[in-house]
Amino acid sequence: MDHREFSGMKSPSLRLPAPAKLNLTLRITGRRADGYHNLQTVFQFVDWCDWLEFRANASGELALREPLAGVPAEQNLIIRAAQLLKDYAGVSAGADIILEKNLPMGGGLGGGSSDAATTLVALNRLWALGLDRETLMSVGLRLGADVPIFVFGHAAWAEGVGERLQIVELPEPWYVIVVPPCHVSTAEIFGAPDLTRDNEPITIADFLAGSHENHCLDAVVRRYPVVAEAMRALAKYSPDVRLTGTGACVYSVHGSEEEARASHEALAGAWTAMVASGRNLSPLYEALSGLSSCI
Ligand SMILES: C[C@](O)(CO)[C@H](O)COP(=O)(O)OP(=O)(O)OC[C@H]1O[C@@H](n2ccc(N)nc2=O)[C@H](O)[C@@H]1O
Ligand SMILES: Nc1ncnc2c1ncn2[C@@H]1O[C@H](COP(=O)(O)OP(=O)(O)OP(=O)(O)O)[C@@H](O)[C@H]1O
Repeated sequence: MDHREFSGMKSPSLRLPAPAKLNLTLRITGRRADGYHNLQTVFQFVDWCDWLEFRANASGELALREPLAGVPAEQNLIIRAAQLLKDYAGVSAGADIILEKNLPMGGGLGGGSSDAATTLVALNRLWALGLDRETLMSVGLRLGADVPIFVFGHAAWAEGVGERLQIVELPEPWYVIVVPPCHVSTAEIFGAPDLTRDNEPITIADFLAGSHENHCLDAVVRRYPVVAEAMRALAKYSPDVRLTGTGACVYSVHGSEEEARASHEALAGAWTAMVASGRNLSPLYEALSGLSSCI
């Protein structure tokens, strides 16, 4: 922690990452009465991250610097997460937050959800609330189905709407992630009339044996053909190419950094792409483990 002067008092600041996730498979097994879908998915983190810096203040204000174009601060998941935690725990302090946004929005990488989760974890420390991880996960679920996994912080098999999590230890491959030039709305895909919603459930063992389907894929490429184009481009360099979440990002799986970098170089002229390494432990908790105490 870095101690600086703020509002006349010594206020500690905390700079933490908000990593992207990949869905290594995404199965839709039913639709609930509230319109949400029951899923089976596997989450793994990568070392491609937004970065957030937090400092508590005594004024009670929640302020965000470097706001996102097109997203009013009160709708930003960072401010929404901070406000929710403040209300939940009855906190009088506020926070000044600086966002370094690196992850594409609407990419299926969960960037907004990850920002929200990092905010909950960081402010729980800075405001000295002492809430446990499970409580933060349930607070986070009120912001979105993808928030709990980022608070959970370990690669997991997920069921329910994505909040019932079971740790899995997976290989940590290298990925090439392509960001196609389109934004896919998660609500549009889950609302698509042509989405198959009653797929058979599988087991974790089926996934580990190679079942990697994403049941959103057909609905996504029908609406965004450029996503299929990106997959074809990646398929020239890897036999294993997948869609994350409801897209738009697609990725290829590689056994070595060298292979991933060579594929990236071959693609880079035509596509926006990133090389990233798979992480079972979230970079958020990797960073926190270097600090004095952890939630
Ligand atoms: C596609 C995934 O990214 C896979 O990890 C997530 O399921 C989406 O999580 P998210 O973006 O946090 O989703 P939310 O913000 O909670 O919901 C966005 C919209 O997606 C739909 N939605 C989301 C999750 C889910 N299990 N079933 C749904 O039907 C709902 O229509 C909702 O209005
Ligand atoms: N801090 C934030 N970062 C990104 N998007 C945000 C943020 N706060 C609010 N949003 C809104 O949420 C929308 C979805 O953003 P996000 O980057 O999480 O999409 P995504 O990666 O497709 O998410 P998911 O995989 O969870 O569906 C954005 O288009 C934006 O309007």
